[in-house]
Order: sequence, then C-alpha cells, then structure tokens
Amino acid sequence: MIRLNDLKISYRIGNRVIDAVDGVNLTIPDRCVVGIAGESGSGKSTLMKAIYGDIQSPMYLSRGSIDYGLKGSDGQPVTTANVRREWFKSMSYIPQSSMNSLNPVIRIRDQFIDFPGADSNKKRVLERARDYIGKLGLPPEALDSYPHQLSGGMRQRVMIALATFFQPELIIADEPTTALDVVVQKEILMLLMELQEQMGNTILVVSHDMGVHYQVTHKMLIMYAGRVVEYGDTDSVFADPQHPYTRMLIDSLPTIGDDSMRGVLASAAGAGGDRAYGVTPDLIEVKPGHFAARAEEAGVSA
Ligand SMILES: Nc1ncnc2c1ncn2[C@@H]1O[C@H](COP(=O)(O)OP(=O)(O)OP(=O)(O)O)[C@@H](O)[C@H]1O
Repeated sequence: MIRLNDLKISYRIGNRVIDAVDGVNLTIPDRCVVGIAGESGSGKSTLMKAIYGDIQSPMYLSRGSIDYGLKGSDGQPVTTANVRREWFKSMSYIPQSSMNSLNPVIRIRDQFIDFPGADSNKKRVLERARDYIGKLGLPPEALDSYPHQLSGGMRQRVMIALATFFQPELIIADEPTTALDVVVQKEILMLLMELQEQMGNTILVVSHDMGVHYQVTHKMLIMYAGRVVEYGDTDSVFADPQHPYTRMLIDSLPTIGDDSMRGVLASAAGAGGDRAYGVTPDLIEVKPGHFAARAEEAGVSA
C-alpha cells in the first residue's frame, strides 16, 4: 500500500515558485491499477515523478511524505531518501514518449545488458531477454536491432519489457500509448494489464483517454490545477461522478481510443490560465472509498 501524506511538489524558476501538486492525501492499495486523468498542466507527471522519487531541480518536495509500504532489496523500508536504489527492481517508470527514450545508438540487446541491476552474466541476461520479449509479442531478432529499425509499437513493447523485466511491485506509466495508432494503443495497454495480472503488482497509468480508464483501471484519480479533485473505485467514479470537472470528462467520453476530444477537454477546462473551477484542498468521502472535492466549495454550483 502506498500512502501519500499531504504531498506538495513545487518548481522554483528564479524567484518564482510554481506549486504543481498541492495537498495530495491518498492511499493506493496493493495490486491495483490506478488511472490518472486531468487537464493538461494539472500536475499528473509531477505527481508521478515524485512517487517514483525522481525529484530533481527545479522540482522539489515542499511538504509531505510518501510511505511506499515496500521493503527494498536490502530489506529496509523504501523511503523518498533511498527510493532511487529501487529503480527498476521494486519500481519502474515508463515516461511520456518513452518509445523515443531508447538510446538510438545502442542495440536493444545491450539496453538489457546495461540495465541497472542486471545479472553480470551477459549470456544469461540475453537468454532471459530473448525469452521474455517473445512472451511480449516481439520477434527474437528485435533484440539485435537498433531502436530506429523497430516500429513505434515494437519500441513501446521493448520499453514495457525493460520496465517489467525485474517484476517490480510498482510500475508508473505516464501516457504509455501517446503517439501510437489506436489499434496499437489498445494492444499495448492490454499487454500492460496482462502483465499486471500475472505479476500482481500496482500500476499507475496516466492517460487522457477516459475510455481506456474505464476499461482497464480499478481506481480513478482526477487532477485539476494541482489538486486531486476526485479519487475512488472506477465504477463508482464513472457511475456517480461528484466533481464538475470529472463529470465533464465523463460526459465528453469519446469512442474508446479516439483522441479527438483531448484538445477540446483541455481548453474547455481552462488549461493555460483561466480556471473554470475553484479547487479545495480537502477531499470528502462521499461514499465508502470514493473521495471528491465538493462542487460548491470548488466555486461551482452543481
Ligand atoms: N521543469 C519544469 N519547470 C517548471 N515548471 C514545470 C516543469 N515541469 C512542469 N512544470 C509546471 O508544473 C505544472 C504541472 O505540470 P505537469 O507536467 O506535471 O502537468 P501534466 O498534468 O502532466 O500535464 P500534461 O497532461 O500536459 O503532460 C505546470 O504548470 C507546468 O508548467
């Protein structure tokens, strides 16, 4: 179980401070797929990076803490201070545009060999990698290729293979299917979910596609202007959304995989400056396990 305690993450740019994530309090159960949605710039990537422990200047932790509920490879509890030691082993991160994050001048096989925490016996790593990528729908020759020789979907499968190679307990996937065509998007997400079922781990997945969230997540977390405005079981959030921004996202639900509404949603919600809704720091439990910021407190009459 991961517990976020009053988390506030900011960026310092010269004399200016941007509070990108503020007052986040929530618990993520084990073996859970949590979908994160929200307007552009609402702090989703910042929150994901903070959970991953990738807090580097100009980003900093202004307040709060994270309890990972995990034991590291040395048997000690994982904390924000030592979380980096657990990268790839206990937790891994699939960043935005990750299929372009593969080093272009290194063959895929060497990306597995050079992987932090990999076995020092290269032959053994390669045998395991060849076997593993086969299970993930990649031909064995992919291992001998350079990234540019593979399609976008294949590169994304390689990224997923790298991120899941050590069966981490937590995987953070930040828009893992952006820039892929609709059919490949669905295949990649289904692959990730199959792996989650097999490994029994927790996945946090950021996506703008509410159809995807409805299909694959157990819990939904909705962000707006740096705050979590709603968090609960996906069925409950979709059946009875409480915050007006959540309602707008659900009402605008496009056909699964259809990206055409993304820009519309972002601008309707006031991305880029104007805020359609006020934000409150506290979530209220509207029914067991379903938390939301109240609409009237958020400055909007429901
Ligand atoms: N490196 C940075 N330096 C300064 N400000 C930043 C930096 N990265 C993000 N921010 C600011 O933090 C806020 C949250 O950004 P973040 O990238 O977390 O949002 P997001 O919800 O992931 O957006 P998107 O859906 O567009 O990826 C925004 O106001 C953004 O401008």
